[in-house]
Amino acid sequence: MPGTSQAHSMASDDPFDEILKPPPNESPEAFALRVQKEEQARQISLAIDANIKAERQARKKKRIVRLLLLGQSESGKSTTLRQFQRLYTPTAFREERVLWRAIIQLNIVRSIRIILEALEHPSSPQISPHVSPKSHYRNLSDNARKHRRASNANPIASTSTDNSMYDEYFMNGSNGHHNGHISPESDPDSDSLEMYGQSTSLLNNLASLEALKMRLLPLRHIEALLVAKLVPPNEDEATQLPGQSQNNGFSHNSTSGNAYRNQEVFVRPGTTWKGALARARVHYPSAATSISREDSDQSGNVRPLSAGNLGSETADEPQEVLNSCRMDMMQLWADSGVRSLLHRRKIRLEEYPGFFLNDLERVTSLKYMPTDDDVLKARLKTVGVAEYRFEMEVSTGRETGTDWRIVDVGGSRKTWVPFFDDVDAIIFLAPISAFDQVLTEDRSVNRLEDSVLLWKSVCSNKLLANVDLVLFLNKCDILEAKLKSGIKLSRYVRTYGDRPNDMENVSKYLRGKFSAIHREYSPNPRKFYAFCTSVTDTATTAGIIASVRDMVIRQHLKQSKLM
Ligand SMILES: Nc1nc2c(ncn2[C@@H]2O[C@H](COP(=O)(O)OP(=O)(O)OP(=O)(O)O)[C@@H](O)[C@H]2O)c(=O)[nH]1
Ligand SMILES: [Mg+2]
Repeated sequence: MPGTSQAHSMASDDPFDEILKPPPNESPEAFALRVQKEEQARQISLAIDANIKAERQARKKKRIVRLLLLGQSESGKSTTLRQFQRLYTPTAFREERVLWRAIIQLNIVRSIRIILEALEHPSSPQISPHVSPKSHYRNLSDNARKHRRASNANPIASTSTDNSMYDEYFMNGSNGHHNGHISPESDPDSDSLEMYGQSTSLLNNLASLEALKMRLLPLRHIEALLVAKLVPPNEDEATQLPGQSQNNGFSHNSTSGNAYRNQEVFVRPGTTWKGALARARVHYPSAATSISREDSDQSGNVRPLSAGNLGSETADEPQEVLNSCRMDMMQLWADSGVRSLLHRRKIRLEEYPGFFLNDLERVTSLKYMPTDDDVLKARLKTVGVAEYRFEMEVSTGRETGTDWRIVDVGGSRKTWVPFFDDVDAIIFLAPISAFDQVLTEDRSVNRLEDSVLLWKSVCSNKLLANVDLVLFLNKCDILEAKLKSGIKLSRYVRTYGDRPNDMENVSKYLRGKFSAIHREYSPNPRKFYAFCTSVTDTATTAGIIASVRDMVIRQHLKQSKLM
C-alpha cells in the first residue's frame, strides 16, 4: 500500500519512525483521512512560519526614534524623562515609585541639614548657591571669566568660542561691561542668632534649640545609611565635596554649610546597578530598561530609572527615624526665627530641588508611598550618559509600537558629542527661573548666562544642523513665584530695562532672545519650537509632551524619507 511503502522507505534510525509509521493493515479510508490530517498539519506549520517571518520583518521595520535631552545640571532633564515614562510606560513608572522613597528620604535629610548648618554659621557670608554671590562675580577679571565661560558653556562646540554673545543679547552690549549681574545686596556680617530671636522662636531659647538638634542627630545616621545604599562602595566622587578639589574662592571647610550643600548624591549607570537591582527584587518590565553607552561593553545592563537598590526592605529604618523625628523637623521648619534667618540669608529652600518640608506629615508617615508628583519632585543628580529605551505601552494611534530611545545626560558636557549622531530631536531645557542664581559647580557663572551660551553652542553645532530643536523654558512656576516676590529680572539682565516684572512680559522677552539666537546661529534655517514649562507639573506637561511626540515622529518620518 502507498502509505506502508512510504513509511518503510524512510530512514530507519529515526526513533519516531516506529511509533509514527502507519498501521500495516491501514484501510484506504484510514489512509485518505491520515493524508488529509497530515496536510492540515503542514498548512498550520506553514502559517506559523509565515507569521514568525512577518513579525520579524515588522520588528525590523519598527520605528526607532531617538530623543536627546540637553541642558545644564538641575535644568529638569531627568524629570522630563520621568514624565515620558509616566505617560507612556505607566506600569513601569508605578512599579518604580517605591524606589524613590529612599531618594525622598535623602532629600528631606538634606533640607534639614541645610537649615541646621545655616544655624551653625549664622554670620558666615551668604552662601546659597541659588543666589549670585555678592561680590565675587564682579571681582573676577574678564580673562578669568572668559576662561570659565569657555570651559563651562561651550565644551560641545569647537566653533563656539565667542563668549560675547550673552552680552550681545542680554546686556547693554555697547560698553562691554559685565555688570548685568547685580547681586542682591545683603549685609550678612551683621547676622547673629539673637537678632532672629522672636519671643516664640526656638532661636530665642538656645537650650531648647540644642536639645532639638540632639534629637535630630539620628538623621545623620540614616543619611549615611542611604548614601551607602545608593552609591557604589568604590565611588569616591559622590561623597567628595567640590570645594575640596578646586579652590575657587568659595570653598569652606567640610563642616560649613556651603560644602554640604554642594555635595549631591548621584547615580552613575554601571554594573553595580545590576547587583543592586537583584537585591531589590523588584520586577522591571523591558520597557523600563536602560543601557549605558559609557559601559557599552557591559551589555544587558538593566536597571530601573536611576533609583538604586532600594525599596525591598520590609522594615525601613530611615522611614522609622524620619517618623520619629517628624515633630522636631516640623517645628524647625515652622519656626518664625528660623524662617527669618533663612530669608535673610537668601536660602529659599522652597525653590531648591527635592523640597519636601511642606509635606513632612505625609512623607514621614510609616506607610508613606511616593505619589507621581513626589517622584517628579525628587532630586537625584545624573552623572554620565544613559540611554533609556522603551516601547510605548499605551496605544497612541499611529505611534503604537514605536521604540523610543531617550538619552539623558548628566553634568559632564564632554560626554555629549557622541550622542549627536543619529538623533531625531533634541529637547533643550533652560531653567529660566535661575536668572539670579549661579552654577553649583562654578559659582562665578550665572545660570541663565550658562544656559544661553549652551543654547548657542547647540544651535550652531554642525552635527545637529538637521535636527529639530525643542526649547523648554523650564521652571516657570519658580520664575513666577520669584517675580511675584519682587525679585527683578532687570537687576540681572540689564537689557530688560523697565519692562513690567511679570510672567507674561518676562517669558515673552526671554523666549524672544532664545529665538533670536536660534535664528542667527542655526547652520540651516529650521523651525523654532519653544514651550514655557514646569516639567514637575503633570497636567500641563502631558499636553506639551504629546506635541513634542508628534513633532519627533514627524521629523523621524521626514528623515526616513517616508514623508
Ligand atoms: N518647581 C519645579 N521644579 C523642577 C522643574 N523641573 C525640574 N524641577 C526639579 O528640579 C530638580 C532637578 O531636576 P532634574 O530633572 O534632576 O535635573 P537634571 O537636568 O536631570 O540635572 P542633572 O542630572 O544634574 O544634569 C528636581 O528636583 C526636579 O524635581 C520645574 O519646572 N519646576
Ligand atoms: Mg538628571
